[in-house]
Amino acid sequence: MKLVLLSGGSGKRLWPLSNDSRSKQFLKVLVNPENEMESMVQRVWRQLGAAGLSESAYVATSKAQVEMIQSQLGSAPIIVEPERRDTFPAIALAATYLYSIVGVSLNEVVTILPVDPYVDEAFFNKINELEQLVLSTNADLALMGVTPTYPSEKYGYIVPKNGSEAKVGATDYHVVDRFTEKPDEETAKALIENSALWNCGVFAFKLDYMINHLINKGYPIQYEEMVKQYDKMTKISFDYEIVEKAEKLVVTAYDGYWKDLGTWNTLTEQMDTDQIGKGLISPCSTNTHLVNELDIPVVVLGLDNVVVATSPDGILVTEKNASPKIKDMLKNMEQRPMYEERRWGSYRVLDYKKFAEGQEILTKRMCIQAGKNISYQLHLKRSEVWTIVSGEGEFILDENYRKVKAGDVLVIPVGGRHAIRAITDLEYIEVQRGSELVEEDNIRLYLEWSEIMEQSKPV
Ligand SMILES: O=P(O)(O)OC[C@H]1O[C@](O)(CO)[C@@H](O)[C@@H]1O
Repeated sequence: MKLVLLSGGSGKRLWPLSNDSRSKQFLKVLVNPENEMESMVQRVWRQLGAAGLSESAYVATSKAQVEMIQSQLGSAPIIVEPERRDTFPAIALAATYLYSIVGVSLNEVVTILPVDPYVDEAFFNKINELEQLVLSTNADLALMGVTPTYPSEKYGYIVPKNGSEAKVGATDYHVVDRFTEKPDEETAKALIENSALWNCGVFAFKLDYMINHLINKGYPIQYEEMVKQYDKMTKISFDYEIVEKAEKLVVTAYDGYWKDLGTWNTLTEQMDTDQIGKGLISPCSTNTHLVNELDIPVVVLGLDNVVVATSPDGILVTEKNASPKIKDMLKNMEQRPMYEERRWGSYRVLDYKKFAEGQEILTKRMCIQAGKNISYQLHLKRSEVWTIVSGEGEFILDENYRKVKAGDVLVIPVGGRHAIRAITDLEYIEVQRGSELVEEDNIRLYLEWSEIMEQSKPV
């Protein structure tokens, strides 16, 4: 069996920690068994490893998230969508990748799951059961549904066919009768009485089912061709294009812990601590959480059922039940990301100023991890002055190589070709000066340090 984890959406529901480049699944707000902070993606990857499944897992995502996944999961294999289109195209691309690049047999089962379910280990054991279910029932698709714990109006429900209960080995399953999307509470209650399950986005199928679907629809089945034609794929969800049209669907129930940590109120319920970052919550505050990513302390006094979240992108103070409304509130607010994690480390914007005559100044703290480097690059619209704050590194400017250390000041003119590699963890303050100070003005010439060194000569 192969697993494909879908890593989608940028999502503003956990703003200001999530932004256009940092989706909720990458926020380090959970705690791992070693007592270190971990993100939802890291938690799932760790759990997959423990269940012996990470060897056969691939992460399907858009270009924008690749560096974040590499930085958080290391060498996890990634299938990159040329552009964001929806879950059917993403899964179709993954199927062609498995078929024509990895050489997976058409008889092998592929299981799709979201990259961020908050679940316990039993969830992954259940995923293992899906393989046998597909193979033994000859169903088009086998689904895993979560046994509901309350009549939620937020989720889709999978409704089983009455009297269709059967068993494969130790796995109980039903034939699926239909789906009901986000019912009202009364309908949800009736559905639950009818043994309906929450749809948690876990689907398993034999690879030939998907490949045949692509052939029938006239889509390519070779990965390279699919990449070329990706912009022509219909933007449609896998649920609409495949699941709801499949002839034989079976579902098995997972009755363990499952939670969607998509909003501040659900996320804070899962946090082991009521405070992350600098600050104080007064003892007279109840059910209140503080998540502070800034370097200054935040004091919360006498507030009940509140989340205070701060980051370089902004500050949120919300009553817990109102927190899901944040996405709507931010609809018309445009702002560049002020913090990003990259394959080489992270940066934070410390200050930004635009002068009347159009000149801009942007100051960043750049943190490069030992052994990593930024690309050999140039900028057309800005010059940069870097002050190395800590650590040691290697620096190249217009092919001239030199070692650098804390205290050195480096001046990079507009158009200057430059790169830096950290020998030890390296931090520098970068002052950019020019017009349009955006990440898009990074013209990358080479990425790998070995290639960059081939260009260099010692000063
Ligand atoms: O192209 P890369 O390797 O991601 O490097 C980009 C980084 O390099 C710089 O241009 C120079 O430090 C930063 O402003 C930017 O974040």
